[in-house]
Amino acid sequence: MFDTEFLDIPALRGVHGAVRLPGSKSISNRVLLLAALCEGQTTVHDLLDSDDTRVMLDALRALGCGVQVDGTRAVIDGLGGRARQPAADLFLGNAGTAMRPLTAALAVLGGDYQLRGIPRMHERPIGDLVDALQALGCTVDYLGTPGYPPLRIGQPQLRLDQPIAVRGDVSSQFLTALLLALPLAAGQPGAQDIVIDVVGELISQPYVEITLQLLARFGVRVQRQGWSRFTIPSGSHYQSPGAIHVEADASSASYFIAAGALSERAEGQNGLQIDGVGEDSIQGDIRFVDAARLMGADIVSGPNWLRVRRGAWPLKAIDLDCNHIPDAAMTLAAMALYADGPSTLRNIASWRVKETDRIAAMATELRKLGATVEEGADYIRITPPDPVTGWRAASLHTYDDHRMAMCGSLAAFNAACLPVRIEDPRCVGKTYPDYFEALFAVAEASVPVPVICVDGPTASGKGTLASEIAHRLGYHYLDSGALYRLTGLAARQAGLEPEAVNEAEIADLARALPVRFGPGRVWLAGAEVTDAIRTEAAGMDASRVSAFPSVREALLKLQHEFARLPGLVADGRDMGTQVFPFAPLKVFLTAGAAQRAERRHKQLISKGISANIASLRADLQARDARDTHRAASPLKAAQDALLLDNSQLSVDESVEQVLAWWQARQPFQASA
Ligand SMILES: Nc1ncnc2c1ncn2[C@@H]1O[C@H](COP(=O)(O)OP(=O)(O)O)[C@@H](O)[C@H]1O
Ligand SMILES: Nc1ccn([C@H]2C[C@H](O)[C@@H](COP(=O)(O)OP(=O)(O)O)O2)c(=O)n1
Repeated sequence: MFDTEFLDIPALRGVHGAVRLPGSKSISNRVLLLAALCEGQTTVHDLLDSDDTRVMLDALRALGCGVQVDGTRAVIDGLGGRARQPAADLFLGNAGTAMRPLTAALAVLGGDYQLRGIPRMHERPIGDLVDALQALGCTVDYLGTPGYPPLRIGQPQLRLDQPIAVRGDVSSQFLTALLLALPLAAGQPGAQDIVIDVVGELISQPYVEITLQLLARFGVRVQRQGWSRFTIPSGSHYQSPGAIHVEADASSASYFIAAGALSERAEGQNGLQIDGVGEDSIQGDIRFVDAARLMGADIVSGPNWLRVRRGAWPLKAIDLDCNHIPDAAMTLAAMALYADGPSTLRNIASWRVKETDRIAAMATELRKLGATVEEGADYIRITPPDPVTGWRAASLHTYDDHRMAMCGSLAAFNAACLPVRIEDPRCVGKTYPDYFEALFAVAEASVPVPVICVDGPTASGKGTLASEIAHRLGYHYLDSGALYRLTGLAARQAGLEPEAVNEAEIADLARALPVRFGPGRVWLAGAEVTDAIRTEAAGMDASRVSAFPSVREALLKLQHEFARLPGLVADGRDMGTQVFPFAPLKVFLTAGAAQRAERRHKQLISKGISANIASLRADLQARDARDTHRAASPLKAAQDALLLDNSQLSVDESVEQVLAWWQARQPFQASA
């Protein structure tokens, strides 16, 4: 997951290959609650691992439920219709799929519970659900603003003989919450059938359909008359199905369906394969497939998979009632940027009460990209920018809304080849923590992947600076010196002195270096050598093998392979001069020999390696001399490099300076 302040996505040409989607949020949280309420143990497979599911799992633990999670598999010991903890204070983040059903379930069970969330959660209405619960005898009080969380729940005196009325035109989650909670009462001795009447037109019906299907899996068969009356038969009670699989998230699929439809068609490529969900999904958002087809996407489907590629181009503008796909419809708004005229998405009032006011947010951000946008209480109309001259490089605000971030990434497919900046990319953690990683794994850039080069002499702080810049930008990091150190070590292990007579054999070793990198660690032929390559002797060997032209040539391809989306920071001696000559930013880092010897001394001592400053200084000057005067790619500043002497600068000051240089070269307009 990217937890950077922002993530810059270079312009993308297309996506190809295959992507496997994470589990559905809506199904995951419903299944978790049902598994907690039922009798018996349930093993949940392919569970989504995200902020919203973590919040639900924590709440279930707080209620005394046995919960064991191992990656995407969870084993839940059901409470058998009783709360084991009669009192609890539950923090539910911004997860509507936890707040609403837990409120209803706990209100029906009774106890002393407080339910809270982040500030935005306290702005998301819950009054219609609370009204319905109070009317049937539950004790639910507002702890802050009436109509909104936080809430306090007490003991109920249930009256279930009259039909229960609940509004269906603000959020279908209120009805879902009652449908999940009331079977707990239907099983009590003497209970009658429980009837729920929906007041107003029910929005987002497909989500209610998911609820009904999952209730059936847990042994409760609700009868429905149209979408206005639901009856829970007396005697209903929850029974674990034993094991249950969560489908991949159809809403998450929408971003990849869109990306497939936006991809340039290339010879020999057969579009993007999306695994985990197919057109026969029980999730309502799968109907996004139809909407994407209307816009021109070429989509085929099989059991649990979809395959997408560009069909009509430009995409066809649409005028669509999106009530049935409220979440995925946001993706249509992003696709509308590539249409042949204005597109109108209607009946989307629910967008206004989601993670943010999504109509307002979408209008503001799409305008930044160059679109003309009209918004109404329940619709949005998007006129795309001119495909070549109308686009602007924008820094997109994401409002702590995962879908704003994922939709924003689709702006990178613009034909103007402009990058897009996604602010606070971490917000995708709500439903799809690895979204950007998944996108980058299948995406191809339409411009060279950006590279920042940091070259300079030993102990000038290149590694420290380059890895921190990489961390701050979410870029990959190449420590090219490590490759020479690894080559030197591989040569020693093969019994080869780093001498000119062995150059050809050492170059062969370098060409097929069996190396693997992990965060802060490195392996050679399966053995960890993280510390072994850091000794001064290994540095000296590296310096010697690095003077051989055929070794340098052999390592070139490996170094180029590090330039992957979304970008790279590379440190070494010849990053700017030889390896990445077209890099948009090159920094030549220096510091006085005294400072460098002192820094290296401290660094070695802190690792428990004994060292002597005077000999370190002599060594590093000898290494400088060799690296600078060798014939092959000597250490020198590229002509277009910016010089940074950090003798008197702290690490932070150096980092801020380089980031400022980088930012000054970006085309993004300041965020509103
Ligand atoms: N600007 C700086 N000020 C003070 N110490 C620094 C600075 N930059 C790096 N260092 C320290 O110097 C040591 C050597 O830095 P390193 O990044 O390993 O250098 P290089 O990769 O150039 O050999 C590290 O312990 C690091 O913390
Ligand atoms: N791009 C590079 C990187 C390192 N080298 C050589 C020269 C250096 O003395 C050795 C070791 O590099 P490394 O960056 O690990 O060395 P320091 O950490 O700066 O001491 O490799 C090179 O020739 N070209």
